[in-house]
Amino acid sequence: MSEANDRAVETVDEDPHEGGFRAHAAITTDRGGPRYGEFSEQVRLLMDNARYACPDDELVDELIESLKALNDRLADSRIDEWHSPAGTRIDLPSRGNITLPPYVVTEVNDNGVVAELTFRDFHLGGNNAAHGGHVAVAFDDVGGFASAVAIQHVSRTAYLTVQYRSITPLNTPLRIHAWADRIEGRKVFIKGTLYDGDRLCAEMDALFIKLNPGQA
Ligand SMILES: CCCCCCCC/C=C\CCCCCCCC(=O)SCCNC(=O)CCNC(=O)[C@H](O)C(C)(C)COP(=O)(O)OP(=O)(O)OC[C@H]1O[C@@H](n2cnc3c(N)ncnc32)[C@H](O)[C@@H]1OP(=O)(O)O
Repeated sequence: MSEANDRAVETVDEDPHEGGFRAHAAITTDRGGPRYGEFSEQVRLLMDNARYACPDDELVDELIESLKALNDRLADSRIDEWHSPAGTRIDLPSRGNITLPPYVVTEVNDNGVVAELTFRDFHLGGNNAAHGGHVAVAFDDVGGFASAVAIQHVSRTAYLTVQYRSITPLNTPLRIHAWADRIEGRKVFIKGTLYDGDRLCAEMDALFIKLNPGQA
């Protein structure tokens, strides 16, 4: 962890907090203000550009100074995970969490969660295809979402298997679908698919476990 990142992480504890997760995910639309989505998009663009950039020495020197200044300013506004906009802003792609591939939920119902998801330049695996790990990240999040919808509670991933059926393209709106196949006690068996149009890119088979009160 960098020096800057060691700073300004304070725990805000006015909320009852049981275990590692809270019983209910926070849902907000105002944290970070009306332009937080634009801010997130700029961060994503930074990651996209960094992935493909080949800066010369002079530009690297300049970028390091700019990024240091930027990181110092950002570090001053850090807060604990439960109160940050990232992960709770349901009005933004992937709830404002820039570490996830951006997705926009289009359906939440008895058939699970459907979203339009786009892997960006940042998610490059090789030869213009998405990295398999990022595909798994997408399934984990949308799968966790589907589990939360099915049991109305927080769960953790016990296992998650991905079958990579065909290349997952970058910068292409894809359809991701996750649903509860069956529930046995605390066990929520989640299945999922990722399509580029009619073409199946990947499938998920996962188990999420409903957390007990106080469980991390
Ligand atoms: C309309 C707008 C609404 C907006 C709302 C927005 C809501 C959005 C909501 C949410 C979205 C967020 C989504 C995020 C998702 C991300 C989730 C993650 O990535 S989690 C991090 C990765 N996972 C870990 O780090 C877990 C590490 N492992 C553990 O902590 C434990 O092993 C755990 C909790 C998984 C299970 O431990 P135990 O002690 O609680 O339970 P035991 O007794 O071991 O297992 C319970 C049952 O499950 C089986 N089980 C457990 N693990 C298994 C495994 N790996 N394979 C097969 N069976 C397993 C066991 O055999 C047992 O089965 P038997 O009840 O006996 O039948």
